[in-house]
This record gives sequence, structure tokens and C-alpha cells, in this order.
Amino acid sequence: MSSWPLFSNSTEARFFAAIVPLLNCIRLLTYGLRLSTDEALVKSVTREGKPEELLRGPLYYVIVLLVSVLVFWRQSPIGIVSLSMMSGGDGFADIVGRRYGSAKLPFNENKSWIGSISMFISGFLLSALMLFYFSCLGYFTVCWDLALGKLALVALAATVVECIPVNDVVDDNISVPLATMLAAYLLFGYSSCC
Ligand SMILES: C/C(=C\COP(=O)(O)O)CCC[C@H](C)CCC[C@H](C)CCCC(C)C
Ligand SMILES: Nc1ccn([C@@H]2O[C@H](COP(=O)(O)OP(=O)(O)O)[C@@H](O)[C@H]2O)c(=O)n1
Repeated sequence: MSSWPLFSNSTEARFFAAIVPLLNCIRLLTYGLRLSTDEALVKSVTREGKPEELLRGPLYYVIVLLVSVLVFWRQSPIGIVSLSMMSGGDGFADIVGRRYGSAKLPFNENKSWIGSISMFISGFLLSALMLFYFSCLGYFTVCWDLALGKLALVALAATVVECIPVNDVVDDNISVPLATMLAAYLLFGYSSCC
């Protein structure tokens, strides 16, 4: 996402930016369906070392990246915030929650208070940082007096969705960005950040 400003201002730029996530989709499908083998990839992005794991979290992650590039790109805060909540928020929830998450949530024994709080804080901060980055480069204007409060609500929505026990049905690499996209669209609209 931080490399998006490196692409030209042409209308086709987003399609060039989509090439890398698209190739990774193909790569994950190829190895996840065992059409070929890549032990290093399987070892680096799966928990149990099973190639079929590539077809879940990692594949959803890259599909969300692909959708964010093609549908939202640089002129909408929605894709930027969704990717920030998925990568920064959910990522930190995992890292902090695994290590320090002894106090579990009452409604979800697999998630912890510290994990969810970490998700909210890290997702909010990364989203604000990325909005600042893209606004400094002139892709959109951020009305910070309004945007920070709305961003906190978006981060809260994503955090709540992440911690409810639906992960067995819907992977949080789908539910978190979808919840973020909906909340961001309702609060910001497509291309506004005020
Ligand atoms: C490990 C990943 C997701 C698992 O999430 P979770 O189940 O733990 O919640 C991410 C998988 C990433 C994928 C294998 C490679 C993605 C590459 C990306 C499209 C672009 C990378 C650009 C590079 C840094 C130049
Ligand atoms: N809100 C959260 C999220 C994750 N975690 C911890 O992180 C681990 C992995 O979380 P997860 O099942 O959501 O994994 P990801 O697919 O999101 O990486 C959980 O088993 C918890 O130990 C947490 O404690 N609190």
C-alpha cells in the first residue's frame, strides 16, 4: 500500500499495482491446490505446514489487497483503512494476544482483552498514519477534527467483528476488512475523509 504513490497518475495505474497481488493469488492457489510445491512458502505462511492452509488466511489476505487496489485505490480512504486494520490491527492482535493474552474475552475463549485492545490501537494508529501519508501526497484531504473520531468508530467496528466467535465460519481476513469497508463507507463515503 505504501508503494501505491510510486505508480503513475494514469487511469491504468491501479491495474499495474494489482499485478503483484494477482501473481500472489495465483501462487497461493497453485501451491495450495498442490499443483506444485514450494516448501519455503508453505513453511513461512502456514501454522501447521499444510499447503491447503494457503487457501484460507493467506489467500483471503491477498484477495482483499487485490480488491482494495482495484476498487478503492489511492483516492478513497476505504481501501487504505481496510488494509491497515487487516494487516496492522489484526496482525498486532495476533502477536500481542498470543504472548500476553491470558485474560480471555468472556464470549470468546480464543481471544483476549489485550489482543483486542492491541488491534484497536494499532489499527487506528496505522490507519491514521496511512491517511496522513496519502493526504500529504495530495490524493485526498483529511478533516482531522472529524476524521479521527470517525476512524476510531471504524477501528472499533473492526475490533468487535474480529473478536466475536465467527472465525470458524468466516475467516477474519474476510470479516475484518469487510466490516471496515462498510463502516468506513457509512462514515466517510467513497472518496471523502471528512
Ligand atoms: C501470512 C498472511 C496471511 C495469514 O493471515 P492470518 O491467517 O494469520 O490472519 C499473508 C500472506 C502474504 C502472501 C503470501 C504474500 C503477499 C504479498 C503481497 C501481495 C505483496 C508483497 C509485496 C512485497 C513486499 C514487495
Ligand atoms: N483479539 C485477539 C486476536 C488474537 N489473539 C491471539 O492470537 C491468536 C491467533 O488469532 P487468530 O485466530 O485471530 O489468528 P489470525 O488468523 O487473525 O492471525 C489467537 O489464538 C489468540 O491467542 C488474541 O488473544 N486476541
